[in-house]
Amino acid sequence: MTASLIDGNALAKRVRAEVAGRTEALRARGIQPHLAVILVGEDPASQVYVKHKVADSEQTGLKATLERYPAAMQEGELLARIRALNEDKGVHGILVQLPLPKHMDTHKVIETISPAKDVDGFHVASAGALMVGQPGFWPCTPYGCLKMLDSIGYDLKGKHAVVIGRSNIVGKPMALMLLGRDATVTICHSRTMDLKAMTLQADVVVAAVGRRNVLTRDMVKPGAVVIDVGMNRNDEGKLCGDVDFEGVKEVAGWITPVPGGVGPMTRAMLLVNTIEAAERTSA
Ligand SMILES: Nc1nc(=O)c2c([nH]1)NC[C@@H]1CN(c3ccc(C(=O)N[C@@H](CCC(=O)O)C(=O)O)cc3)C=[N+]21
Repeated sequence: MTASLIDGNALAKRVRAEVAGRTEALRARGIQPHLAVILVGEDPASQVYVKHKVADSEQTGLKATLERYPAAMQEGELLARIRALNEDKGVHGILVQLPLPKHMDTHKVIETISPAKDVDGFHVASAGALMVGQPGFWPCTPYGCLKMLDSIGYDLKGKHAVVIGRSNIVGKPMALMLLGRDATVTICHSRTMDLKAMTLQADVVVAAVGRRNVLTRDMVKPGAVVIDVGMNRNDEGKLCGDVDFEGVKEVAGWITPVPGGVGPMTRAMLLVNTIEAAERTSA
């Protein structure tokens, strides 16, 4: 058996088209949705990512402004800039690209962003809202994974979902979103005793560890849905996920590729959160 591919690029394109429609409707009412992106320092990967985010935004009619600051910027200056953006009625979403330079307290920076503009969904208030099922902003990566499951019409109710990884931006929120859909959820991590025993029972596996070959074909139940959140480089320097794609695709029912899977969906969900933020200010 060979798994069907869940094409993140194709789905992201559909999501962007939907966002473009909502943007147009807001613009017709005189509101220009606006995302402010802050990049501190010269990390080459971050430079590429933020350029993508700005280009995606402009493609869907959202305004995006990129603010670049030197790595030596003082934390106080950054906090002041965020507070000014919080007050700016013309700005609907604020994204501070991570990682920040080491001399900055990431937690403090994120907590300074107004929860109403926290389109990354990283603020404690956003995490709390997700936990208790209140309106807020969901982190873009797990939100994108959920969209990918929806795109194949997958009904999570009563299914066993195994999340590998317990980070605050992917594993934990992913588990809560799956639970919100009535899945039975197991969270596995580096201290899990017998990962294979867990994944073999899974109807859905989300791999979000940040290490190659965390999930191999012998660990997957035939027909399972496999979502690969990993972003790693292989020995040839090629982008690869956490899943041994070539092996796992022989047993899984559905699988997401890397690249072209969760990555493009993460970017698309940032646009969804931004248009949502703009709509909420005018509801
Ligand atoms: N405040 C903040 N929010 C973030 O969402 C955030 C961040 N900081 N810091 C860095 C990480 C990383 N991240 C990616 C999103 C999409 C792709 C993506 O679209 N990847 C393409 C491939 C890109 C390539 O070829 O390198 C793909 O998987 O097909 C990659 C990486 C968001 N991040």
